[in-house]
Amino acid sequence: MKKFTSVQDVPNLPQWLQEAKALKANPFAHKSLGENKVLGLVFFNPSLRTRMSMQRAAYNLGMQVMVLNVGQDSWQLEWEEGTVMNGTAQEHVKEAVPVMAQYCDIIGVRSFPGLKDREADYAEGVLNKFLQHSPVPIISLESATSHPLQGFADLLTIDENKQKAKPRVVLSWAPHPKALPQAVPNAFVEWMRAGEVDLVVTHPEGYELAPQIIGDTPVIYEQERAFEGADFIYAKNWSSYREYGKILSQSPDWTITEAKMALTNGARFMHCLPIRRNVIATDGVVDNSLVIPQAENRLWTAQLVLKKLLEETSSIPWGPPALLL
Ligand SMILES: NCCC[C@H](NC(=O)CCC(=O)O)C(=O)O
Ligand SMILES: NC(=O)OP(=O)(O)O
Repeated sequence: MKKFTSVQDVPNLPQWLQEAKALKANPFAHKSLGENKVLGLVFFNPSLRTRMSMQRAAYNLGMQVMVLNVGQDSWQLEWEEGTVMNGTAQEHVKEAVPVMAQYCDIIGVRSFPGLKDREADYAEGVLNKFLQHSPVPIISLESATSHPLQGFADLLTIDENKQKAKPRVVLSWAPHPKALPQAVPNAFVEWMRAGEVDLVVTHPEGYELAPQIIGDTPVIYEQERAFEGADFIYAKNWSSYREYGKILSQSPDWTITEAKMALTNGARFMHCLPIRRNVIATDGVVDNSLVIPQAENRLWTAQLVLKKLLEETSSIPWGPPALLL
């Protein structure tokens, strides 16, 4: 494995779930694996969990970490080829990424979509430029269209908390005041489809996810009917894919309440966080949920991803690539 940008980068998902649990039981078992290795974390957008869980995961493996908040701590980047750079961007990605790769053994990058141009966002321009220009492995810390570290942690959380071999998992759209990406629901659907769950998606008309993501997953447009028999309710807001980036509804009718949770099979509530209380879900729902153990699992899944990439690269002697000539 030379990158982690999708569930498709995982060769054996059941084995990875077991290995993540093993790290959770014994976090410092591989303390020397990351010795003299550096993880670079590049953020174009805010983060709490991804930033801190990746850092802690790296420390547990003996790595050092450098964090760069692009646009605050560094220069604005230019992405286009052949641009006359007389505007706001001071540095081209063609220099910036290879330079970072000289200082880092693995690079993580977070870049949200613009939500203006569907084709551009789904072409994953930023993530692909990092992949194209980096000689070291790249980890997606949430890209324009996916959040694989979140999907992995969500699947682990369901695996640990399920009461039956194939639980019924419902992804429910919920209201939000801002237009949000489809990255988290896309990743959730992808990881659930790769795992052993019975997945159903519920949302208002117009919020259909991309056809290549949803595949043959059942969609039920009546939220309360979708909740019947559910073992897990996973709430998330996203903006429209069809009317790209638009907010089509802010109806509080879709807020997850204790009354709606009572329609389920004693379902556990999940959300990736950050969550807007009493908009996405009521206080009573959030207070009796899996959101904290779910966030904890961001650490163990991140640690496994780093471990896999370190094992892949451990045969290469340390040194900035340019000095290895
Ligand atoms: N990394 C997890 C979610 C990140 C992002 N949420 C947000 O931007 C929430 C912002 C707000 O609540 O205003 C999203 O939905 O993709
Ligand atoms: N769930 C998640 O990715 O959280 P952050 O945006 O805080 O990293």
